[in-house]
Amino acid sequence: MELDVFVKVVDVLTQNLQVSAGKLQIKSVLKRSSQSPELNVRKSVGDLTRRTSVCPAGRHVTAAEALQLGIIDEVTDHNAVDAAVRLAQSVAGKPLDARRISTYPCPRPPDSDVVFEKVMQEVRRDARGAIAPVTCVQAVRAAVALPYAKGMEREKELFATLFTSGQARALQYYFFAQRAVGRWSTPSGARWDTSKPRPVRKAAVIGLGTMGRGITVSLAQAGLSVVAVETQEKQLLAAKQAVTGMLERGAKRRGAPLVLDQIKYGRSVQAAADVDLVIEAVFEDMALKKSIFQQLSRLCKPGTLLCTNTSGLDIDELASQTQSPELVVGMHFFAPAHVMKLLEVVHGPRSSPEAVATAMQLGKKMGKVSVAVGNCRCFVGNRMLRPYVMQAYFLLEEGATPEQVDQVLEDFGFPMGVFKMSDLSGLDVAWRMRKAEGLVLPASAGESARIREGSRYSPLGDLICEQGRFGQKTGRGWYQYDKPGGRVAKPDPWLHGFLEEYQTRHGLAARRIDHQEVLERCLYALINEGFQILQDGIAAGPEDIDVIYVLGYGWPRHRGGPMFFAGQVGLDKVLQRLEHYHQVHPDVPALKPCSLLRRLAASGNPPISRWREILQKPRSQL
Ligand SMILES: CCCCCCCCCCCCC/C=C/C(=O)SCCNC(=O)CCNC(=O)[C@H](O)C(C)(C)COP(=O)(O)OP(=O)(O)OC[C@H]1O[C@@H](n2cnc3c(N)ncnc32)[C@H](O)[C@@H]1OP(=O)(O)O
Repeated sequence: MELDVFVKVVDVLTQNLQVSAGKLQIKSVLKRSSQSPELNVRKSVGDLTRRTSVCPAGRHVTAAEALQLGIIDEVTDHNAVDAAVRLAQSVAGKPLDARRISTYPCPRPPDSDVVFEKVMQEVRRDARGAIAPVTCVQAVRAAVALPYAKGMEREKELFATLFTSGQARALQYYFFAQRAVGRWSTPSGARWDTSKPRPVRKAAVIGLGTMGRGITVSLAQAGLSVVAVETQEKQLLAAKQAVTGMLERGAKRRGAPLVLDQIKYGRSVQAAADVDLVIEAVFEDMALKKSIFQQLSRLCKPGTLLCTNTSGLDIDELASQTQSPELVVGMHFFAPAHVMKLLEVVHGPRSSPEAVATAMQLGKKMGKVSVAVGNCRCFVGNRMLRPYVMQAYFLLEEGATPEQVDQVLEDFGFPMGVFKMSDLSGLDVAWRMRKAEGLVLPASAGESARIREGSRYSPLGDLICEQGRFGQKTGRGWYQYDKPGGRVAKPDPWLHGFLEEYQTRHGLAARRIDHQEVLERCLYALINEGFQILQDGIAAGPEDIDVIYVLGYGWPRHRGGPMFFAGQVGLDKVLQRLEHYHQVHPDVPALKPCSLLRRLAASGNPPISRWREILQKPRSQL
């Protein structure tokens, strides 16, 4: 059992006595508080806000805080069962009524309604459409307002509503999906239970841009010695400052020691000569990455794993630059890299089982959930992002604004809409990719500006980048920010004017686009690509895709992930809407329903647990 989820809650005799192992994080403390929000309030209503912050958010509390909150009776550094037995014996035969939660006084302060309204507003905002946190507050409120028995009745009703909701099914599915991705396998036969990871004690990060900085922080926080390399002096100084800030804030927040000394900074890749593993995180430029892999292959000690944080370039092409292609894998992090919990581990056709296992285990050590994926352009997450982003650009061409599109996606439950998210990750990343693919044409392209190989293309992202607008990092992108590196996105009148001018230039008539169309076109295009990825065998199953989207892009967990969501909407409905949009936009191949979606819809919307089986069946049997 993992230490941070370990808690010994022993209900002895009266269900009131609990003993907790000391110094351990108590996760399942909510066993008690969520089942009985009564407890949260009956001991004291003075700190309603603090108590309700534990229950709706599922916030983990330490043993010490749980003791302070009255959730547990005792904290022990010794054997929790022994301590529980001792505690039980000490009260055996004595009257316990005074200890029963139901007998605790529950004063109702005059301002409790105001407090609850405020808490409810905050919880609603943070819940992003999840119903459980809001219901928790309702239950706590009932506990304060009603006598104990009635409060319990109300809580039961609320619980029953939650229990039978689609959101409960989505959350249960997601819980198991996250565990399932740990049991990875690759088409070449490597498996989680037969592949042995190598120990990694010292790692290097090459390139200290936005991603390299976050990766350095995550490695250091995981206890590794890190060599952080940046060839540009100015960039190195800025990176050092940023990394230090992130580590300081992290240490403060987690109450953990500051690990600045674990990082050595350098300006040459030579500094990586004696490390066990390298993560390259330079610009998205194949030629540059190739030259770095050639250098690393020559200078690193034998057996060093060479990893790349590319957003979507060919892992095998990079592996071919090295003397040991079996030691090359992708370790693809998500922005902000020290925060987002996802790691895509990309196995090339030549990656050894040991290399994959090592990257998977290192991700876990860094506090990430590692998902093994196959090598293709943009892998899984970003490959699905392409049609999603492209639809968003098309919507702008047709008359929507970045704010409108983002609002719809945020109402759906994303922490950031597609434009804010693009500004965060850097618009130049995808621009470089599109340039390398030959998609970026000169401004003089005229009519062909909006067509590539017979299909509709929007150059909007390219035009924005040509203005030097790379998002948060330059202080301008789809939004404006108060300074380069600023984070508060504000609508930008320049951008609105630019969109109008673009529409005029291309003879596009702006129209009113409703909420449903924005949502369906963005999400169904993304989901359709997910089916294609499954069909191509790039992801082993729908769970992998769902975990990638929840942890890498903030897809709302209570909606299970894009593939689960498609099943919940109904595959036939998703198919029918895609057919509709493809009919309206026949020049957009991403809207043409994937054949796997057709097969699944034709087999009667089977539960997601059966998709793998259907995927593996030869078509003739269907
Ligand atoms: C053919 C053409 C097609 C066109 C396009 C093609 C595209 C295809 C390829 C694309 C390639 C692009 C590569 C992209 C890679 C990515 O990584 S995509 C980005 C994925 N990330 C997300 O989607 C993030 C979504 N957002 C969130 O999850 C949250 O908003 C948040 C960022 C985690 C913040 O949440 P919040 O609860 O507000 O957090 P806080 O508690 O306030 O802060 C936690 C830490 O996060 C830092 N932080 C917060 N906001 C930002 C921000 N805007 N930018 C950077 N960092 C942020 C914050 O500072 C905290 O960190 P510390 O300060 O260090 O403690």
